[in-house]
Amino acid sequence: MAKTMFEKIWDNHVIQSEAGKPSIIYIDLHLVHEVTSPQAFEGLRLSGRKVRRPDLTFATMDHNVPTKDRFNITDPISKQQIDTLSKNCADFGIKLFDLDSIDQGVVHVMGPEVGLTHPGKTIVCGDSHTSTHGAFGALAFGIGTSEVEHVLATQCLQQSKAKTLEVRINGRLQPGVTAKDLILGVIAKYGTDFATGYVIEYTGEAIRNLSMEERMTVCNMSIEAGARAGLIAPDQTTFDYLRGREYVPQGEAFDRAVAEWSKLTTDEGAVYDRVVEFDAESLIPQVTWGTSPGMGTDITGVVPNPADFTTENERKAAEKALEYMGLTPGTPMSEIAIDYVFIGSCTNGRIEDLRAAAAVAQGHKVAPNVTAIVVPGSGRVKIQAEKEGLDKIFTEAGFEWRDAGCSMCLAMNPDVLQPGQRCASTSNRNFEGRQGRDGRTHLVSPAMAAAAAVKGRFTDVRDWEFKVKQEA
Ligand SMILES: CC(C)[C@H](C(=O)O)[C@@H](O)C(=O)O
Ligand code: SF4
Repeated sequence: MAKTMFEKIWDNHVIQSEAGKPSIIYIDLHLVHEVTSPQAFEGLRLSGRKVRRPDLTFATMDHNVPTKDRFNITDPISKQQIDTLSKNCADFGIKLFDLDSIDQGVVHVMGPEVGLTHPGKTIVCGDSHTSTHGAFGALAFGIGTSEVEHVLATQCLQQSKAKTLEVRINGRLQPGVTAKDLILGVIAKYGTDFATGYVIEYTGEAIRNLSMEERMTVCNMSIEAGARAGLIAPDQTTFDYLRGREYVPQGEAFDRAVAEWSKLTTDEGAVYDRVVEFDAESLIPQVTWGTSPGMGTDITGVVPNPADFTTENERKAAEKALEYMGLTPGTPMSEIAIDYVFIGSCTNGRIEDLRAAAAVAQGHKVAPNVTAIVVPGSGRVKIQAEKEGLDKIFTEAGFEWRDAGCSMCLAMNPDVLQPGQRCASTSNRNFEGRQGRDGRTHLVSPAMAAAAAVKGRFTDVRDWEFKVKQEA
């Protein structure tokens, strides 16, 4: 019978299944960070267990790491979580990409970069944005701390089989319109729960044309559409990205792996439980105006009027969001002034994201009264960016150049907004207080964030006086 990619990966990993009950599946890769793992390791200690497969378990610290003076962690909780992860990794024999490692960084940037993320793997992490790894055709999803303990102890997980949802992206993205705009546009159109209970597979011409970095941006935000995970079929782009990376099979073994990975693609005639379509061609750069990733619109649009929403719930949510965001209906998005710019995170902290932002920033200056920080997603991204001189472009333009970490994506480290401050952010969540108490977050692409830094307000990067990278 014809199968979808999800069904193939699922069937390859089911150890036990009984009608009406969750199945038990095998986990190929377990990524660990400092925030959701301490109690899990403590649980192992209390029950006298070991980690079942330390060789399939890899850790790094990201959420609590200061992006300036990283070895000097003054917050006691952050320090404790980081020290605890180091101790747990040492005690249980787990490879840790520690603060002094070039591979330390946001866990979802590190995994693919070192080549741990492969097509067809099941990958879990105590972190919702584990969906990022689906860009390689891996079934990757976030789990809770008790499940982290379960996977540490058994390398297995209880899971109910999700339904399948094809999100078909037709046409091509126009110059200046990015993968970030694409996923923001999809979520603005279909809502933050349209994929609840499903694993998304992104298909279509626009997806095939994306680089791995761009695919990761799309899959990263699957969770913001409510999905369990997001998948993209592996292809030559995937294999080219993986070849030669440290934890990828080498030589002939790589070619054999490619032959296996190529079989994962959804079969002709396989049926998804649901299909939605989206037109990439007519998409323009997106900016969110509210406090959920679905509350977004075109840069050429205006702040919506709550009265124009169809249901009472939507009206109330929009009213509440606008009050929190300090915005007035009808204000053009391009007239909203900002105080802060954050370029980074597991959504947009990879090398291509920094290149895109630097291309916009080059030869310009950050507007007075705007603080702009650029935070590479990993130590390796940082070194690569420095090799290419991107750090110089940023600092000459007045951006701060930082060390790797989650940074201002969420307020768990010294990078936080002050109450009332408004931020153009390349991250994935604009919830109340996400970047600091009473901080206001607008989600945008790296190019749009850099342009906003220069103008001091949102601006359409397609009008920028530089050549937006034209697709061949
Ligand atoms: C801290 C962690 C559990 C959380 C997540 O699960 O995603 C964080 O990474 C986030 O982005 O909100
Ligand atoms: S960068 Fe942001 S979204 Fe990604 S893991 Fe860190 S806090 Fe979560």
